[in-house]
Amino acid sequence: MNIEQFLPMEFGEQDFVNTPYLNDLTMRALTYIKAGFPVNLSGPAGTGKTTMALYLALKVGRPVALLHGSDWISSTNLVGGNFGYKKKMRIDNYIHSVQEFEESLQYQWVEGMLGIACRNGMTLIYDEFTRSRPEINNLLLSIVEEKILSLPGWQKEKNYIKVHPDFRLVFTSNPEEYAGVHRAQVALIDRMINLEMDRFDRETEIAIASQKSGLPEDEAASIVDLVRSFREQCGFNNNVSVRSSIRIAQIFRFTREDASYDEEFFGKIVNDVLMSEIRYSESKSYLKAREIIKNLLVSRGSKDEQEI
Ligand SMILES: Nc1ncnc2c1ncn2[C@@H]1O[C@H](COP(=O)(O)OP(=O)(O)OP(=O)(O)O)[C@@H](O)[C@H]1O
Repeated sequence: MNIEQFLPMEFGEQDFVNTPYLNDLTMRALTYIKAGFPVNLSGPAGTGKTTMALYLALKVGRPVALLHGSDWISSTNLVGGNFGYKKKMRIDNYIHSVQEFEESLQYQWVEGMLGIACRNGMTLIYDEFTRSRPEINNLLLSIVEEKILSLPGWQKEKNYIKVHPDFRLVFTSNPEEYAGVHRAQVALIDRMINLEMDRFDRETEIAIASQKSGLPEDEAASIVDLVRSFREQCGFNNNVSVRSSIRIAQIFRFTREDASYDEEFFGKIVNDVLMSEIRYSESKSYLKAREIIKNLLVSRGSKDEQEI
């Protein structure tokens, strides 16, 4: 793998909705990154961590490498390893009665993403880094502290790479209680600046739902308000994020050209999308959630009647 294989990032300014809430976060994060500190964007699912990380990398302006945390990631994936080998054989038959063989085996060193990013001063986005095993993430400690990436002992030239001064790290992570998320080691957490991302403010959620669905902001606003009321009224731990607003807005945009579309059908869309996000532990939360949706749709219907 070499730097040419890293496509120029398919993410542009137009993909990022910016509002005062997000602009404030961006300014702080960029300040820390440019000062040379790794930043960790942490928070629940659907709070815009990955999108923010992509935008920060875009603003830094260096080539970008995107790595997704996972249990299967090994130090070989990150640093590199020997994959395959070159075999050379020379047969010397100068004297026909004598055959001399010479065979050499040369391993092929293939550098991993972390090695390439460190050597070329790239911005490495390590998305959901706590889904990788903590012992693998220990590789990052010397990069952040001593600015060197240790190589395996058998790597012939040298046993470390000097980290390029423009190399930058942007992490994202979900809360530890999420399935498949490991507790990050304190030594690494201690070397990064953590920015907590929580649910968006109303203005931002409307702007994102509008941009992702193509609906005008006023129509997106009525959907976002319904989702936000549901999220707040549920009261129990729910996973209803901006994704629910985006989905309902996108489906609404898609179906409203269809003659058979009516308010009742919209209610079913809302119910299907919101109830699929409910991580209920017992049935009473589920029933409570259904009741809340029903009441929200009734009040939405009566509001529409008033507006007519
Ligand atoms: N600033 C933004 N501009 C445009 N779209 C955004 C923005 N922030 C988030 N989104 C959209 O909201 C959705 C969730 O965002 P994102 O995937 O970045 O959240 P996340 O916190 O990384 O979620 P997860 O933890 O589940 O990976 C995506 O569809 C994303 O495109």
